[in-house]
Amino acid sequence: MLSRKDAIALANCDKEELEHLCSEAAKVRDTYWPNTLTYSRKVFIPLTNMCRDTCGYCTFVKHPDSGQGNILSRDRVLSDVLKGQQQGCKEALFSLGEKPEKRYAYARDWLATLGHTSMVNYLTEVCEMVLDKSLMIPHVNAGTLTFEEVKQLKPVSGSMGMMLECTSARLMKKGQPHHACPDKAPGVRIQTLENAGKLDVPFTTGILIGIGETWEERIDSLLAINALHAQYGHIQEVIVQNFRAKAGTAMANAPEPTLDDMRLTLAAARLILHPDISLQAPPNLEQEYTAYISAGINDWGGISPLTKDFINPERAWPQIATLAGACESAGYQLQERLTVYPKYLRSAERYLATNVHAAMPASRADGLAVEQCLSPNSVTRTQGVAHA
Ligand SMILES: O=c1nc2n(C[C@H](O)[C@H](O)[C@H](O)CO)c3cc(O)ccc3cc-2c(=O)[nH]1
Ligand SMILES: C[C@H]1O[C@@H](n2cnc3c(N)ncnc32)[C@H](O)[C@@H]1O
Ligand code: MET
Ligand code: SF4
Repeated sequence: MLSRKDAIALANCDKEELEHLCSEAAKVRDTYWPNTLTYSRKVFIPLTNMCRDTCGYCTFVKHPDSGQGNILSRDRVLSDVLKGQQQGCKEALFSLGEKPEKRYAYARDWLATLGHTSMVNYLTEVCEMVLDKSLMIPHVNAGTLTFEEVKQLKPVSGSMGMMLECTSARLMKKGQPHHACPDKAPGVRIQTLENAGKLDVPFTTGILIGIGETWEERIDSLLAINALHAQYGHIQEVIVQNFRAKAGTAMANAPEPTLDDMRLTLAAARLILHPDISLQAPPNLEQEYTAYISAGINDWGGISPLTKDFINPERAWPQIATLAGACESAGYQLQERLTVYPKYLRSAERYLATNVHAAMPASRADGLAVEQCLSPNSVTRTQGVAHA
């Protein structure tokens, strides 16, 4: 474990200290997450690209006036989900803009044609449809959620997530990326993590690095996540995501984090977070797989054979076979996992609604083997790789 003081002192560490820290982090990973690196085979469903926020790094969001704002129909969602299912996907990742109806009449009118007054209610309905009409399990990444909203979504999803991004309120000031983004206020994000904790929802969160935060603010964000996990035990994974500059955004010319910065942050995260929290880094925002593995990650997150990463559309997913090769060269097997981690499946009565648990591929034994889902550390199967 790394104390706050020691973690903050790493800000100016040299190459030798970086390598030492990475090897310490890799040791923790090898103790708690040995032999395998995992990924979730998914379909990405951008249910709406309209959002009441305008983060300075985001190209996903579209203003109604641009003529590109949309809400996906039920038919479109079901057709993508069924296509993904045919290709062996198990996760339907709903990632969407936040509460556009609170800002745009255009979004309210569109929702009204679908019979809804809020995006979260429409989301709830389509998640239920996915559970009813497919074998896929919804993972909800809809930004901030109230206690009631988390409660409403739990019976229709396996897991939920929301990137904490950063606990720095400074990033809300004028000229900063979260200026005028009510859903990026640190207090509301923390409250969402807390709501999910109280309701026993297996939860994915993480930090976005390189958006103007200081090293100390980054460490404090990781400590905040760890404190919530210590209290509720619901944080299944933490994503360390590197900011990528995109043309047409306020941060188009901002510097991107270097590979060493990413490795230092990953290693620090591995040594700060409780070891039972999975550490994830996306494989499409950087191709230095071995460098990430050496810094202590055990998971690559979602990879889709069907849909692009709509948040980083210019960044193609790696071929699963290529990623598997890189993992094998480093001494690990690439392994498919479900959106819900084994620890939470083992306590399904607490963490999953009964109908969702019944729908899990493991309980039907038609997807991943039951033993595999229940015992991540003793896995030998490579179905995900063979599929590729
Ligand atoms: O394709 C993506 N998947 C993202 N995912 C999904 C992730 O790749 C996997 O679906 C999870 O690992 C499932 O456990 C997120 C999930 C969250 O709950 C919160 C944030 C993210 C961020 C991304 C993202 O930027 N791109
Ligand atoms: C789903 C998550 O995607 C991340 N996200 C949004 N825009 C970018 C970008 N330009 N680069 C990297 N990650 C980004 C945010 O962390 C959001 O919460
Ligand atoms: C498309 S970004 C992901 C979901 C949400 N809008 C957030 O920023 O957390
Ligand atoms: S990152 Fe999420 S909250 Fe921010 S503008 Fe994009 S869609 Fe909206």
